[in-house]
Amino acid sequence: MQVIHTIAELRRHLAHFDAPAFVPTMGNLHDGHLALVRQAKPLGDVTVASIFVNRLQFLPHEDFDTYPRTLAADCDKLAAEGCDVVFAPTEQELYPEPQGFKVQPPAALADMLEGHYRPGFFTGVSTVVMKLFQIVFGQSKQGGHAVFGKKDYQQLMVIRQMVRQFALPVTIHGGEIVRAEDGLALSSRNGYLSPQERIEAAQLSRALQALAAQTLAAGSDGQAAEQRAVKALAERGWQVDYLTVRRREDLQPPTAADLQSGRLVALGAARLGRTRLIDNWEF
Ligand SMILES: Nc1ncnc2c1ncn2[C@@H]1O[C@H](COP(=O)(O)OP(=O)(O)OP(=O)(O)O)[C@@H](O)[C@H]1O
Ligand SMILES: CC(C)(CO)[C@@H](O)C(=O)[O-]
Ligand code: BAL
Repeated sequence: MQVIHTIAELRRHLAHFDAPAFVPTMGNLHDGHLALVRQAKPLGDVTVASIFVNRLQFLPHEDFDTYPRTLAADCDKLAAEGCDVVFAPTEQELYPEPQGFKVQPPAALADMLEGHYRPGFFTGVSTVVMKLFQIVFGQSKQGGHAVFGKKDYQQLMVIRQMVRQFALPVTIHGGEIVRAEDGLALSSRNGYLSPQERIEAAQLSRALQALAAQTLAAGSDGQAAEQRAVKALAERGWQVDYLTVRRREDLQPPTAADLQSGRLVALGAARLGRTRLIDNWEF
């Protein structure tokens, strides 16, 4: 496995391949990331993972400075999965000058849910992903494939729409959420939880499953079910940003007809102590 830190070297290396399969990450890798790498491997003729903590997608009060950076351990895990190339640029390499040009996703998709609570988040994500795609796929003859986890459900939708609207030569694949035995979605930020919080953290996925079940129950009032779900988590000590049921296709609130036809997703974000967790449940 090659570990590459510069754009020029990555481009030289990838010039020998036709169709990269790419998994972008912020590092501190767990089994959720490794499942994406396993999914990517058969899609292309070279498997590339990137590790870059992208300052552009963090608000000033968020955890950019303390985000875990564990490059050596990450490379061991990627090598064991048979990843071919790790691209781990420095900030100076990826942003040698202030990134004045940015990719602005449509407000209708990016200003709600995560974008409401993390303003600018999807602009930061779209900008870095566009840049990484230029670097990874820029010299490939056939374009390629990229895999994103469904845990970041709205992010996956934003990236799919970006690729469609800019006609990027990349096929986007969604990876299923990998969970711990108690249902907690694996996440780098789970490492911030105290032992007691780690036990409580499984309640987020349970709340989403309960919300899904109540939404489907005959005669249910969706808004009342959401309010009950928020209240129940708040009473356990969580600070809830949102727990809500949306249509999978556009993340808009479902109509009565949508409730009949299905294809819904319950999405949630909530803070336990200083740790903000997100999760979702398709139903
Ligand atoms: N449990 C999981 N199952 C499947 N994919 C995941 C999981 N956790 C993260 N991913 C995906 O891995 C990719 C890289 O995500 P990232 O490096 O931010 O990891 P993370 O664990 O989500 O970190 P954070 O805790 O900072 O949100 C994203 O596409 C993300 O959706
Ligand atoms: C896609 C991504 C690597 C962009 O920084 C990040 O948002 C993530 O890890 O999900
Ligand atoms: N997992 C998405 C990246 C972030 O939360 O910043």
